Amino acid sequence: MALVAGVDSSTQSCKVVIADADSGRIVRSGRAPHPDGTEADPADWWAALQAAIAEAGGLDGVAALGVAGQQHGMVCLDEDGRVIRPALLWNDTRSAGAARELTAELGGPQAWAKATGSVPVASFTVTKLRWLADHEPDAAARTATVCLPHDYLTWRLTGRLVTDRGDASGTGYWSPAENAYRPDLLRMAFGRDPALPEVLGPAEIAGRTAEGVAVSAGTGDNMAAALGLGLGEGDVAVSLGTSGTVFAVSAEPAADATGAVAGFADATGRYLPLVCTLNAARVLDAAARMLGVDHAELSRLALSAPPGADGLVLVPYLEGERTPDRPDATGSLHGLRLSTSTPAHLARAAVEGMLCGLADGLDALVAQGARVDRVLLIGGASRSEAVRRIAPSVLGRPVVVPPAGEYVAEGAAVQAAWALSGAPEPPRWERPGVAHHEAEPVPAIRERYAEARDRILSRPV
Ligand SMILES: Nc1ncnc2c1ncn2[C@@H]1O[C@H](COP(=O)(O)OP(=O)(O)O)[C@@H](O)[C@H]1O
Ligand SMILES: O=C(CO)[C@@H](O)[C@H](O)COP(=O)(O)O
Repeated sequence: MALVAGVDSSTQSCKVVIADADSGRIVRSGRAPHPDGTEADPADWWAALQAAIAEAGGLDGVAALGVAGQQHGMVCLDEDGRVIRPALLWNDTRSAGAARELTAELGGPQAWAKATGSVPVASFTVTKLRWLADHEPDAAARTATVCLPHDYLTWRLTGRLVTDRGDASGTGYWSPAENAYRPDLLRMAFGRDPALPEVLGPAEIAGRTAEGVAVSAGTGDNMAAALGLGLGEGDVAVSLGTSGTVFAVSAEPAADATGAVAGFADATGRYLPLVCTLNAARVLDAAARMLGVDHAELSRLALSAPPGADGLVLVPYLEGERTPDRPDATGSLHGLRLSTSTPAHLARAAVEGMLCGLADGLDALVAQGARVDRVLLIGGASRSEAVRRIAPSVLGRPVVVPPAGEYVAEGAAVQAAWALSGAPEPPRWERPGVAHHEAEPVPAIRERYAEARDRILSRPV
């Protein structure tokens, strides 16, 4: 039995699954936490990867491995391959001003959407490089190479610096439509031409570990989730991890000049239009902390309050927000009365507020032409019973919850199995036990949320 390993080096932790390459059956797994923060020392990702592999019982018998990682993070290496400063992560908003400058310099959002498929916000690597050039010119001058979190780990494993279309498409200096880097945009932002990872094809092998394990190209975590879910035409994934993401696979590249939908590439040679919020699972972590309860009790409380929480609305911009682009926003509670000042109302408002942000994302994806036959709910917060039961009423559609699993890591394992097989298409691993959740849509929830949200958005930036 050939085994493959998949790695999810995401914001909060590193997860490893080891699966049978033919059936996809998970035979063992491990995980290790990442330090908190919006900057990270890449050495900590490497240490967490080693710890997660050890917890998974090591790589004995593993023929191939793939690494998926949090998108966009800026990893700067000097000419000897040493990390110059902690990586700035996708959820670090200090480059919001740089994003606005760069948008104007190229001629506005339309010009960026045409050039790269996306309008850059603070998450995009290109804006972080501009920030570095402006604020840490010495570090910028020493930067010989720029890469992304998953590229860094693949490089540590194989000694070869490569990336893939999916992760490259989140940099802001690679064009999904042209399938090529845009060195002109990198130079415009950074004033220099650092070396970049070679972009491999979807099923190419990057190299081998010292122990001889083949390593696939890897990809961004959302692209890997699409692979792990086997996302097809008409499927939309809603992922509730540290970020909230809504995405679909598409045959055509997207170019949304409103900036709501990022026109990424996927990990199969197609495209992955995606909406990302900064506030998802951690909104529930924060609500649970404020109420002094665990997630199970938060879920029970949320389900004990009525839909709409009697008018209590949480606009959950606890980390600022990316979609809509309000990096300096804060969270706010609206409709607080004596009668709604209860743990149950707050718990319900937290779940509904988080889901409303994603429902707005789903609308944006539909406005760009996405077909929605099925909504698949994944990510840490999809483990919450309240989230699963309330989601259909907020999203206005039934939702499908795949069996609990690590779909990003599984997607990376699918990529590894694909690279190993040399087949024209990735393997499709069946995952029995899908749960279907339905509920009457409650439009009032989104209407009240929209009122509160628009009050925040109407304030001058
Ligand atoms: N039962 C649960 N209810 C709500 N949130 C949960 C539950 N279990 C885990 N989480 C949250 O999910 C998040 C981790 O999700 P995950 O998808 O692994 O994130 P990431 O990939 O961004 O690191 C954490 O914030 C965690 O507290
Ligand atoms: O920035 C994005 C997508 O554009 C995020 O989705 C990151 O890729 C981080 O993902 P998680 O750690 O939340 O899975």
